[in-house]
Amino acid sequence: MSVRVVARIRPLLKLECAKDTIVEGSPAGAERPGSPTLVRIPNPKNESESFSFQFHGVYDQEATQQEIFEKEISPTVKHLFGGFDVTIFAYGVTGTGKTHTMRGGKSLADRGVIPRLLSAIYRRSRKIEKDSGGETSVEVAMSYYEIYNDRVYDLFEAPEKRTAAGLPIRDNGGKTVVVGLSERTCWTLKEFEQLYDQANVNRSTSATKVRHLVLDRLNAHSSRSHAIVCIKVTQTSPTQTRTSTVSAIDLAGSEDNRRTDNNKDRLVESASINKSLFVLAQCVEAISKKQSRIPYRESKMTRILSLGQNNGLTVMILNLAPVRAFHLDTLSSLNFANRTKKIEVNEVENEPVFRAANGPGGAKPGPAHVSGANIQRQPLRPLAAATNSNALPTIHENARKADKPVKQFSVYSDTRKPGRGSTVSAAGGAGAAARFQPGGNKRSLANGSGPFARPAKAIRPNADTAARGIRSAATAMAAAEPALSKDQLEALIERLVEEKLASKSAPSSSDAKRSTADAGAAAHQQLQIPPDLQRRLEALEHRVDETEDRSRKEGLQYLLLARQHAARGEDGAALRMYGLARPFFPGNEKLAGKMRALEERIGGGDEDETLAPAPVSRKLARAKKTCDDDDDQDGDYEDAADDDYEDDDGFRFKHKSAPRKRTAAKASSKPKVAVFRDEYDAEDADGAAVALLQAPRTPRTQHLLRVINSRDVAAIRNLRGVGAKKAEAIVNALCEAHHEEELITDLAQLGGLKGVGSKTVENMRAGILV
Ligand SMILES: Nc1ncnc2c1ncn2[C@@H]1O[C@H](COP(=O)(O)OP(=O)(O)OP(=O)(O)O)[C@@H](O)[C@H]1O
Repeated sequence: MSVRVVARIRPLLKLECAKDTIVEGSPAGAERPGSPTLVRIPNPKNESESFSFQFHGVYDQEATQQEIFEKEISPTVKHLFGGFDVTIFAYGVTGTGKTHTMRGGKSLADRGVIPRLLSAIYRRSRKIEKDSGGETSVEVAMSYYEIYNDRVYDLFEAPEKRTAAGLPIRDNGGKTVVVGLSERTCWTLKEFEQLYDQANVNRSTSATKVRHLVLDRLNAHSSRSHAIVCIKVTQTSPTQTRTSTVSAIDLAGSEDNRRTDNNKDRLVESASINKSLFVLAQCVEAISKKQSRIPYRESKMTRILSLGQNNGLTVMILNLAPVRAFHLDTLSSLNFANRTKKIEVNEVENEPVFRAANGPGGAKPGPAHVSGANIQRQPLRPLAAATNSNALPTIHENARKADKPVKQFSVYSDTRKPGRGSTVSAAGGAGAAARFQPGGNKRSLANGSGPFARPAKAIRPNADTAARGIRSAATAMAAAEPALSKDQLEALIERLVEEKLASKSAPSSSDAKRSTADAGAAAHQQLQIPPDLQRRLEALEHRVDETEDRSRKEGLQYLLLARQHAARGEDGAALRMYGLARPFFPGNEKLAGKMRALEERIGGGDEDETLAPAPVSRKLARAKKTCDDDDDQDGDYEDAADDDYEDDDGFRFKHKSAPRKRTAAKASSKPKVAVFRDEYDAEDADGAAVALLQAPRTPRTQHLLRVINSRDVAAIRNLRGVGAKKAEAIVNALCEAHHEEELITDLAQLGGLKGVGSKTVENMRAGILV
């Protein structure tokens, strides 16, 4: 089965002119039954000539949200409930309508793919429950995260609660999973919508002036991250449990920085977005050229996306702008999509887990896990190289009709032509490309080992992994990967860590680069995690990321999370993570002692102690000393469960219960941005607004200005007295009044912004926790 690629051309926006329209779509429809679905665009070098690209479906400017959903997404719901994973992603240049397609607007007609998909899932769930007379139940659980600057953040977490390094990802039996990601069960559509809306506020968006887009129009909601919604559907009957997942991905759009007014922050984000999209294009190219190495691992987005493609149905929605201003970008997107549609995916049904037989005639016994270590990564393969031997029903009726190859200009598209007799033609293979094999005829996993299959790695027994640390994992990696010596590998790891650190400490980043993610980093710095510990945490995460030994990696990831939680004073969560790590380090006394200490502390409920300033600083000093003492043992995680744990307890910071100690006036249900000490408290109490606006820049003021200058709606929204609308208004006012390079330098300037005023400034500033 191939990736199904459909193109959607968005309507003209207010400031765009009809005469500038250059992209035309020929959708399928009653008036053109069986005709190819094409997108036409002129050759930029010779406009009398045009290029045509054929896709599995084309939707022109008139297409509605409902039409796209019904034709492209609705058919996948049946397969989701049949046990197949589904991936839907929107791809396109910034401003072409990806978010509109995936999320859409608030009105019923405007709702995008994601809310409609959930609506269909709930409808089908109710039907299954009803038809089975209540014997089968369906549970829908949601997780939602973003990849921002190549770091993964849980969108159910407010930006200021994020750790700077984000969440680690790992491979688990052929699936990429995000470690520590929260999952929420949603019993109704309404529950889902509430969670989804809340989480979207946490997504990294920003106002970006995109010159070429619509004549200096302000795009206040440009997505600066790839957002991934995962919906897990679990069907439980008396005899079996079946789980499958649909992932809906709104990719950030690529943009040409020469044509935007991006400032330094935006350039960093943009570089990260462009890099991940570039890696994605490289992966697609490598697959289509049958290269043995597909660079999935070079970006987190491709690691995550590759898995979706590998294991079920994949639908790509290519979003296009119709106007000339996007000419080259559109061609580039069309070429990318043209290659993507030739990728074949080995679909694998998630097999049910059977319950034990209850007696004669009971259910088939024995587990049939598909998510365990018995699954190998299923490689993507070029479609032309595949033999689609099982001619089975298609999932898309319109695609089945389009089986006649059409002539296609190839200047910008792949030159490789499928051989005669090949199952699917590159240009006209929509029908065969969309063929889908239900469970009984699926390819076996073992057969999935095409030319790009990776050798399966045996998981070592836990006892074997207990005494090994990251350094030995690196050695193992070096041995497994003859191209890299151990030293080279070490050097590579060090370099990556150094680069990360350097980029964090660069002066240019300290002031201006405080966007959503960095608000979390700022909060941590304010929590005074010693730089050495921070460095070790990050180095550990990198090493965990690099190491290939799944078993050890999993244990280390739990350790890492435990240490991050412990560093934030979240003892309960730290204990849970240590508990999860324990099976990977059996018999380790230090780890057991660590857990006992945490249990005692939690059981004792000694909140006062965690708040007491003296022990905190004493512990910090001790921890700092320990860090200094054994700094160069950093990489020696062989004794992960022996030596390095020694320090963990040393880091106790303000406990979550700290707000209880604050006065009622200061207590607020809203999350606080950061913790500061500041000599201007008295002014807050007086409410002396004018004095405040003239006050010199205190750390608190500096922080406020940093948040404002980030122009990050999500971060600004977390300031006291600022709701979503006000945050947007502030960003709009900033963008209207100031060029992107210009920063707000004092409170008076901030108070002078349209719709802000001294009271708002005072309120926002007072809300920064002291
Ligand atoms: N099909 C459509 N119908 C009406 N308006 C649309 C459509 N597609 C996009 N738009 C409008 O175009 C603008 C840009 O769309 P959107 O923000 O979805 O683009 P995007 O590709 O997600 O951009 P970015 O990558 O910067 O986030 C929005 O104002 C949106 O409402």
